[in-house]
Amino acid sequence: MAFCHRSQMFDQSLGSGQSKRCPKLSRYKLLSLALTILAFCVLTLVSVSGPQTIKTITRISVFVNIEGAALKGVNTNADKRVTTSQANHDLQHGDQLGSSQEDDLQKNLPSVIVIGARKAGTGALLRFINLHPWVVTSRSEPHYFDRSYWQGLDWYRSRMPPSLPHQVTMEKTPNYFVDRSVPERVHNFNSSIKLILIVRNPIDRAVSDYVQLKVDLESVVCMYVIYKFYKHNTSGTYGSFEERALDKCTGRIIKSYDPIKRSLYSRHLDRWLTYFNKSQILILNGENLKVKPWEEMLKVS
Ligand SMILES: Nc1ncnc2c1ncn2[C@@H]1O[C@H](COP(=O)(O)OS(=O)(=O)O)[C@@H](OP(=O)(O)O)[C@H]1O
Repeated sequence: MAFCHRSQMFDQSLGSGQSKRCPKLSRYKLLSLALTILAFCVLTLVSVSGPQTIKTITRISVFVNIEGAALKGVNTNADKRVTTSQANHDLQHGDQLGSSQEDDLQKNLPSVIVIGARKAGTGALLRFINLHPWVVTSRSEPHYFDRSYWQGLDWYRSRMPPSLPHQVTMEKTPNYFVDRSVPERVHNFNSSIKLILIVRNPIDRAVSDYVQLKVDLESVVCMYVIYKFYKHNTSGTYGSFEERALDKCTGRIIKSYDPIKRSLYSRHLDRWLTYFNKSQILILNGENLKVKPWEEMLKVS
């Protein structure tokens, strides 16, 4: 009201004398007109391009919010990357291709594998790599060389996303890094394959691994028996990291405890190096991937 009154006085002071209407109402009208025009434009856009427009808008928002940091500072055409990332994503679904391209689609065995390390940022790494239009990545960890080797290569291929002839297929299974039988199997599969290993501070990695194990064991009801088996401490929980990782009597680190064992990078890497040349294994920095992802991505390219 005070606003209306002051505005009317303002009109009168200008000498208009005509304006008896409250300008606040006019603003409302203007605002509603603007909203109507905006709604009309959006509806027109959607009706012209169909549901794809909504999908695209959503993807761009998701990209900007979640993955945008990855492209910060990269000296390439960021807009193009957004578009190609969407195209790549669509390609994996096979819902964006023309019929001629669909004919070219096929599932290929990977020529690059992210072998680990577990809890070192492998998930983020694969998502960043997947933004590249020439790369397709498996959506889940196939665990072929460690758990499903007996299933054979056709099974492995079936776990891969469809790709076009120029695209590189990649998968990640962090457990490969620590499984003793995997390096030889991978070598038999493809001796010139490219491997990516991402590592982080081994203590941080071990703690992250411990937290994952603890959550898994404590949250899954059917694991109750295993949980009981693992339960050594009197507090009735999985126990603290120190309780799990340090010998109670000697205070020494228990190297056989999985989260510790998986952080003994050199031990596992040595096994890989008996089968592969150093130049075939790209080692990335998980800490840096978090703060300057573009630097690690440039190493991949
Ligand atoms: N962008 C980016 N760069 C580097 N690291 C990141 C990134 N985003 C997430 N994280 C951290 O990665 C940890 C999970 O690692 P993984 O994805 O390898 O886990 S898993 O092995 O697939 O379960 C996990 O570590 P903790 O938080 O210490 O558990 C995540 O925080």
